[in-house]
Amino acid sequence: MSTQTSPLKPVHVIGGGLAGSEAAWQIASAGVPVVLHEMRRDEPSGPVRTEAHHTDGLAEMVCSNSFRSDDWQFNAVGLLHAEMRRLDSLILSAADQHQVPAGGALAVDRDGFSAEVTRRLQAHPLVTIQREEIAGLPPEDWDNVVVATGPLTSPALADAILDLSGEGQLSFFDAIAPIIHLDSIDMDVAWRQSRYDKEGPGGDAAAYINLPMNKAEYEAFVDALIAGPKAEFKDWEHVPYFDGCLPIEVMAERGRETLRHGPMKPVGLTNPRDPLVKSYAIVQLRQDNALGTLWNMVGFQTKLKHGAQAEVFRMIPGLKDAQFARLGGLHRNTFINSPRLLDRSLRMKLAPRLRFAGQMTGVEGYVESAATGLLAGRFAAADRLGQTLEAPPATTALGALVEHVTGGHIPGEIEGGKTSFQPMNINYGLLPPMEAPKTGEDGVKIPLKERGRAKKRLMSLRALADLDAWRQA
Ligand SMILES: Cc1cc2nc3c(=O)[nH]c(=O)nc-3n(C[C@H](O)[C@H](O)[C@H](O)COP(=O)(O)OP(=O)(O)OC[C@H]3O[C@@H](n4cnc5c(N)ncnc54)[C@H](O)[C@@H]3O)c2cc1C
Repeated sequence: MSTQTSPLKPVHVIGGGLAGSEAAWQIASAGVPVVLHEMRRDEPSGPVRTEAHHTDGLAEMVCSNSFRSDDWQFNAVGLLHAEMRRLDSLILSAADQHQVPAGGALAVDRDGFSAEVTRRLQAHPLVTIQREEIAGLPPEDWDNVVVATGPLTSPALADAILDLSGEGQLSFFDAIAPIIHLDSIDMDVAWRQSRYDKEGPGGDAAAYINLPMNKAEYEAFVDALIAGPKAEFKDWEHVPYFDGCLPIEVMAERGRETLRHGPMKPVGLTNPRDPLVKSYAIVQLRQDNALGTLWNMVGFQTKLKHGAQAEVFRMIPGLKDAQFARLGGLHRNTFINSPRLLDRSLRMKLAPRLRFAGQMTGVEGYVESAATGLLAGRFAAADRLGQTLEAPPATTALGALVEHVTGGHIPGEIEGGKTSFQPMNINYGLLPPMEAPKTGEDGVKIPLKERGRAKKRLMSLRALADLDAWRQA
């Protein structure tokens, strides 16, 4: 059967990357015809590509060849792999088939992997692949569309979505501050307080976590920031910095006092353990998700290399053992303000015929992009078949991603008028927390330092059980 002979109208998927390929597969697997529109193609005048893609293969991995940890028990991305395998993921199946040795990680032969995804989609009788750019909003008679055009969405489509959404920015030079797991912050050093004890809309006057520094600590920190290795940008990433969104190390280079008068200003805050001594500088962390498990470093957008970030930021009192849910970065990106724009089935509230998937929704990473593609594909197919499909529960990694992009993040504005919503990799901080177990399944006491690991395993077991229940409902 081809899409032309099916009695059902096709769903249109725009973008044949990690998310779009998975979405198309899920739609076709549900018995619904799908047209996949991918702009990368070879023309007589030369190849058409994005700034980062080198081939016309579907699901091309633009940088690393790794889908990260495959450990479902103790690693959130490994858990996401396990959930996706249970839902017949094309991306995971092709990855498993083209795996290369990489310890506990799922790494692949990128060409073999992309060729496999392309072949499987081309061979599916319900899939039609059209090599063309959709250079604006899709035609009105496309009533069920998945937009999965990724961080390098072509400008014509990005502009059209921008107009439709009425949001201030869509494609921009993205400055990202690191995010830290609450349970890795030393609360014997830190304290909760809002500047001048100012109450927020919810009446909370202690909304921030504060980390104090004395003069010597501040001076050493500024030295380390300036000396730390910085990531280089590709040519196409040379975009001017936003005012009020400068990388922290660029601020430090502008003068040794700049940070003390900027994001690290100590005014309006009193350390309850030492109320008579004024801190020389204070780092503030702001709650990042509704569960309160993740906290972002306010004003700490950075282009320090990842290894250097962990080292330098752990110099901050209270962060000696900090675990980062994500590190900071600066790169060109395209994503929508999903918490405001999307409903729980990833549909645009203003234009419900459009669904979003992949990095555009504000998830980050190959696996997370494919995961939202998997869900968007299932939602789109269910719609076409006249069925209702709820998102998986938030206790699953898949559900937690939907929760993060459509509601879990605490909305707020950061300096420069940008929304504080930032792309996020999957991590256990996005799932509702559980108590760390004190004894194992065998009844034996678990040593204190191993309880965090045991908790992750419990959360993974809960996730897979809840996913199975959702699948069978
Ligand atoms: C430079 C760079 C490096 C990255 N490196 C990594 C990494 O190492 N590991 C990792 O996990 N994540 C990485 N990411 C982040 C992200 O995971 C990947 O970009 C991932 O591919 C996103 O999946 P996606 O499906 O949303 O977008 P993509 O995989 O980029 O797919 C989008 C597709 O849409 C097509 N398209 C765009 N506009 C149109 C249009 N108007 N009409 C038709 N087709 C269109 C594109 O050609 C592309 O094929 C990187 C991102 C960038 C920008």
